[in-house]
Amino acid sequence: MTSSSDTTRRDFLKTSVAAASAFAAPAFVRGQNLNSQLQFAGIGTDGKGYSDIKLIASHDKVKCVAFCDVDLSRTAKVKPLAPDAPVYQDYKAMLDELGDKIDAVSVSTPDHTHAIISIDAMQRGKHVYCQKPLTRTVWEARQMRLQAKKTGVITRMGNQIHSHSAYRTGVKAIQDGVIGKVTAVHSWVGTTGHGRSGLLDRPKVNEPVPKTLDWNLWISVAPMRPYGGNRVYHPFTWRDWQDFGSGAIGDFGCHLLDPVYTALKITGDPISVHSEHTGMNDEVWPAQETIKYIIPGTQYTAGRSLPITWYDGGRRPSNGIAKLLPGQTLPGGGSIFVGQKGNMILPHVGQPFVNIEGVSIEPVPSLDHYHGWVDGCLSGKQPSDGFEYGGHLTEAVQLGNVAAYFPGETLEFDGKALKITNNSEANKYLTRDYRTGFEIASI
Ligand SMILES: NC(=O)C1=CN([C@@H]2O[C@H](COP(=O)(O)OP(=O)(O)OC[C@H]3O[C@@H](n4cnc5c(N)ncnc54)[C@H](OP(=O)(O)O)[C@@H]3O)[C@@H](O)[C@H]2O)C=CC1
Ligand SMILES: O=C1CO[C@H](CO)[C@@H](O)[C@@H]1O
Repeated sequence: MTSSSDTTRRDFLKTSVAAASAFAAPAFVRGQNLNSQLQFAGIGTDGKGYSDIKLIASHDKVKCVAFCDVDLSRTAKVKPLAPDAPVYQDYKAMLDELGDKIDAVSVSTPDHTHAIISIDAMQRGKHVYCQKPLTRTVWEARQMRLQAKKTGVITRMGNQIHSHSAYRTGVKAIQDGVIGKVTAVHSWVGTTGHGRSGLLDRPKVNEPVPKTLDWNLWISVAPMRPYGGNRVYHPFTWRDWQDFGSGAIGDFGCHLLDPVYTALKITGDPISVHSEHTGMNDEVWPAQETIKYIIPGTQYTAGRSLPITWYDGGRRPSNGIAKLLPGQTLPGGGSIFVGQKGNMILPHVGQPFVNIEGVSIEPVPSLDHYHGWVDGCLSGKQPSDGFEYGGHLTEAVQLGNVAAYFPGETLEFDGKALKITNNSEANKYLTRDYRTGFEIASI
């Protein structure tokens, strides 16, 4: 039920957002006028969607007003959170029908659908919490941050460990100068680019689409292909496939590189990117890769540019780079910040340590990532990792995937022009061809 004062407030917000769109007003226009309740709809209700919705809904000022999932069999878990809330298969139908009853949405769907859903929601003035990586392509990441700026809605990328004690502690230590200025960063994860579906190519035999699933909506912006079968593409295994997911760096880059971008306050576009890997075809991502970025330097780096090296699929930096003290070991995933005074090792969601005798780091407490976004929607205060930040980080991550198509080549990137300047063929991988009816309009 919406009270008349709510209606007035929402009408006012509609006008405010329209005005914000027209004049590119700052990001607090909508949020500062909200009353004490946030009417929220969750898009993507199982897998990560379930925990996103549950944790957002645990804020006492959130009311779940609707749920949406392309597979109705996967809505069972969220229903008890709001038994009377309607359930939709098509997010567009939900936004059309419920209109101003929705203030904010979460988008916890496979990567290829993040941009189309989030941009539509932002254009309608909804605050958006969207999972990592923010988008499947570099161009989409740029559109997301431009749209967030234009509409002034409150956004957050779904990388909850941005608010975790371990990463916050690592960020503070770097900014406090514990290892001096940073000369290089090495980040790695054990995850491989494919292997979740057990396939390297499309299956020859296709099972029928389950009755509860709208396969046309699941495919969304990507070229249509047959359903395949359970766990060929859906659910979860889409990560392997170039049309839908983003491989190992797409899956973990926005996690592991988050404290790197945050600590060093990186806001510039990568200058170049170079990938070397174990091979790929037209369908799935490489099993193991090493991606070398050159990023513009900041106040926390020693040089005017900074090399960042990414490793996945079992690759990791050498002991010569790590220079660990006796008794220290490299974690399964994490980052080494190489500094002028020594190295800081930041395990993936583990407390950082340094290889400087006698130096230890005081932990910083965690914050509630989900409630932080809700509080931002209610107060108008944009959290630190909105789409401006997440868009930059995701552009870098997905640029690594562009480089995978040209192994051994250094691609030079002009961020302002959104263009690779020394390989014209590579530019086509910055974006994709959108299926008719699922286009995303450029801002
Ligand atoms: N921050 C973190 O720690 C984590 C983040 N993630 C991120 O969360 C997102 C979802 O991943 P995951 O949960 O594993 O994926 P799933 O394949 O399990 O999809 C999540 C849910 O979204 C539904 N869905 C798919 N497409 C649509 C659509 N167009 N509209 C509405 N619902 C849809 C799925 O239905 P169906 O079953 O039919 O596909 C499923 O219920 C990804 O971006 C992933 O990177 C994932 C895990 C952890
Ligand atoms: O943190 C995470 C845990 O693993 C998942 C599956 O690889 C990731 O998608 C996710 O981001």
